[in-house]
Amino acid sequence: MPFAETFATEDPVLQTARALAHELGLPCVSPGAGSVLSLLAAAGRAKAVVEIGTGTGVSGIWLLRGMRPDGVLTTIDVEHEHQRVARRIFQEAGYASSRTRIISGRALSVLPRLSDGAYDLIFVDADTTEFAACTEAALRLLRPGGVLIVNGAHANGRISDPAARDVDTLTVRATVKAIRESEEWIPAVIPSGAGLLAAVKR
Ligand SMILES: C[S@@+](CC[C@H](N)C(=O)[O-])C[C@H]1O[C@@H](n2cnc3c(N)ncnc32)[C@H](O)[C@@H]1O
Repeated sequence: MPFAETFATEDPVLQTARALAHELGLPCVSPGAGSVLSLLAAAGRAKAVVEIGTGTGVSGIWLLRGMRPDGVLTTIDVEHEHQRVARRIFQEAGYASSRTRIISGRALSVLPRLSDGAYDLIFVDADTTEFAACTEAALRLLRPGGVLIVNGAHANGRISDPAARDVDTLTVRATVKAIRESEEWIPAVIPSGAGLLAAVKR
């Protein structure tokens, strides 16, 4: 296992959230990727964060741990069952319910209801086919200097394989290309976990 993954350790609450994700057959961020989420939230003194794809709360806990103590995590998921588990995990981790805004629904239905320029960080970890629409929404929702992070930049190891032409890989490639070529972002790929495409809004 890469050192970046063993460097980041998880406490019992995160271990429980991870075990519950496995039980539900859900992927979740690796410890290394989680530690990057905390780092970026802390570096930007993030107070208002949007997460697309709550899952069982693994990435949410890592984000909350980097955010300001008065910060609010708005987290969106289409599955009530996942969010029921995540709500319990956030409580077990000691976060007051006022620190999380858990919204049920499809990302593309919920994002238009969120305010322009109001967010410090947006983490996208849901449906690959909606990456482009989510990154477009992120440009509207982030303040200048805010950070977008898209999980899965490695496309399960296929991103650099020219023979890989499946829909997911093509979609991730298109998202990476659009962000890299845009004047509106300062991008980097962070190779932790499934690969984090990170970009700061100019
Ligand atoms: C990979 S899991 C999220 C894992 C979580 N970020 C973590 O690391 O702990 C993806 C989640 O996205 C949700 N999801 C899938 N498509 C969605 C959509 N269109 N809108 C909102 N949530 C969606 C799934 O129900 C699932 O809980």
